[in-house]
Parts: sequence; structure tokens; C-alpha cells
Amino acid sequence: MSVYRLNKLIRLAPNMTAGRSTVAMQPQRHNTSHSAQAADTPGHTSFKTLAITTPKPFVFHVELHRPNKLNAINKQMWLEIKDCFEGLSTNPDCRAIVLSASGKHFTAGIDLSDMMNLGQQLSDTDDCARKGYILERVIKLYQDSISALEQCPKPVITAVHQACIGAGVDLITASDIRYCTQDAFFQVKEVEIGMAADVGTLQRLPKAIGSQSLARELCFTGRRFEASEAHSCGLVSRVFPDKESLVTGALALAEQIANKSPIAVQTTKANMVYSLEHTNQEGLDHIRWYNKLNLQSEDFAQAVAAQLTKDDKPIFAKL
Ligand SMILES: CC/C=C\C=C\CC(=O)SCCNC(=O)CCNC(=O)[C@H](O)C(C)(C)COP(=O)(O)OP(=O)(O)OC[C@H]1O[C@@H](n2cnc3c(N)ncnc32)[C@H](O)[C@@H]1OP(=O)(O)O
Repeated sequence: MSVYRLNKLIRLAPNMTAGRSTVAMQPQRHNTSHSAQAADTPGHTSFKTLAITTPKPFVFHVELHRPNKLNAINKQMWLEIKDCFEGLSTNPDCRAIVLSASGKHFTAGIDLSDMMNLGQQLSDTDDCARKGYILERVIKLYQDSISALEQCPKPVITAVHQACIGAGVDLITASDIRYCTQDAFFQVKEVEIGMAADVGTLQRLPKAIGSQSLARELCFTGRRFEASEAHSCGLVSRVFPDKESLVTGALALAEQIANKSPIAVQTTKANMVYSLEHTNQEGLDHIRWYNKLNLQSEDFAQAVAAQLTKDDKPIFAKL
């Protein structure tokens, strides 16, 4: 589906009011009346591998949803992740996103059966250059899928339970904030399947944990590590006792973010992502350019007034 069409569909979401409305979802996943309504709405489409709900005003909850396949990421899921986050990027009803997963594990990484299909496709030609072109396109598509989280202007909070393997680590390191359950475990497993990780972990993990030494150890060995180590090295910032409290905590954080000025939050994300790759001076130049506009916005005036009057919930216009 084109990004244009997806944007249009996501924009059809019912107005955000407290409560649960569902867009582009798996009807059987959420047995609320809202799900049925949304599923029946003409023009609504369904993602096959993602379930999307809007549990709080301006908060979208995206779930990896191939529970019977341990949320292994097949081609369809790669495409849908990209479409979904690109669509939410321009959706004015979305200010913060929680990404979690249904079923036993967060994700078993790339779908290995799908990889076998790719092998079949490659065997259709004997020409190594043509095989190379096929692989180039696939890798680029998968990279873009993961990068859609980082490029999405809205903060993305990932909530990991149980296994987060291979491509799962690529995925979560492209998010803004990571939480997990105490039974979560992580593995940069690519070397174990005979490849170098190529969709983001090697670039983002060292920055996320702030240690080249540990990142290289994890990437060279593919050793599994648990929630406690993920927390102590800074890969995740909070650990919850179970999945229910994890998702509740992640949604509460998303709600807190969604109550802030969307201009302030989205500019903050843009500048923090930019500053990861640039010098301090370049980062300062970048934010100065943004803020010479943003400090004239009604959000700024309203937020300052709210501070002075101790109004803890100023209402900001959609962005
Ligand atoms: C261009 C390339 C871009 C990106 C590349 C990314 C690379 C990677 O993602 S590398 C990592 C690949 N994933 C794995 O190696 C995971 C292997 N699986 C496991 O380690 C375990 O299954 C587990 C995730 C820890 C879960 O363990 P458990 O709960 O005990 O379940 P199992 O009994 O092991 O598995 C049940 C069932 O699922 C099948 N399965 C597991 N993982 C995958 C997978 N990634 N793809 C496809 N299928 C998977 C497993 O074979 C079992 O199948 P049965 O038919 O029931 O035997």
C-alpha cells in the first residue's frame, strides 16, 4: 500500500477521546466494540501483522501481531512497520507511540522461513550481479523499515517482553525510549546465523548503551543478555515485573508526552536525533533555526502562561 493511501486511512481514525478506538487493526485481536466498528468502517484497511489501537488521546499503540510465529518479522511485517510509522509521522492525532508485541515473545527476529524464500528467489538467476541487486533492494527496504521509527517525529516507546532477538534489537534501538519486563532477554544474534547485522544495530546499539566495548562484545559473540544487564548498560531505562505493568507504564509515559506541546516534543526529538550524528555546534545551530520559529508559536505562549497560572494541563492545537 502506498504511504499516501495509508496516511489517508490513518487520518480516518475517529477523533481522539479517552477510551479505545481502533484503526487499521486485526479485528479479532481487540474484542472491544470499537474494534468491530472500525473494522466495519468503509475505507478502513487491516494490517495483517500489526494491531493498532488508540487507547488514550493522541496516543497510538502499535503491536507486533504474529503471535503464532513469535512475531518473527516476515516481508509483510517489514513493509507494514514502514507504512505504519510513515503514516503516523503525519497524523495530527498521534503525538506518542507505544510499540509492544502480542503473544509469548516480543520478537524472534527475522522470519527464517522468509529468508529461505529469499534464497529461492536468488536461485532464479545465476548472475551474481543480479543476485546482488535483489539483495540490495531487500536490505534497503528492511533498513528503511527500521529507520522509520527514528525518522518518525513522534516519540516511540518500545515495550519488550521475553525474547527480543536479532532484528528485534535493530528495531528497539531505533526507538526513543525502551522499557522491558524482568523476564525479557536480548540477543544480537546475526553472527550466529552467519551474517553481520545490517539494519541498524551496529550503528545504534553502541550509541544507545554508550559503550563500544560492550556493544562489540554483544555483536561479536551473539551472547544472550537479560533485563538486568540491559538496564544496567542503559539499553532499557525501566524494568517492570510483568507485561501488564510494562504496557501500562509505557502508555502512561506516552500519555504524559502527548499532553505536552507537540511542537516542543517533536522539535526535541528532531534535535536529539540530529545531534547524535553532528557536532555540538551543529546541533546548536540546528535548534536555533527551529526555535526562531517555534518561540513565536502559540504553544510556547500557552505553556508559559500555564506555568505561571499553575494550569497543569494546557490544551495544544493539533500539529
Ligand atoms: C536483510 C536482513 C535483515 C535483518 C536480519 C536480521 C537477522 C536476525 O534477526 S538474526 C535472528 C534470527 N532469529 C533467530 O535465530 C531466533 C531463533 N529462535 C529462538 O531463538 C527461539 O525460538 C526463541 C525466539 C528464543 C523462542 O524460544 P521458544 O519460546 O522456546 O520457542 P521455540 O520452540 O524455539 O520456537 C517455536 C517455533 O517457532 C519457530 N521459530 C523460532 N524463531 C523463528 C524465526 N526467527 N523464524 C521462523 N520461525 C521461528 C521455531 O522453529 C519453532 O517452530 P516449530 O515448527 O514449532 O518447531
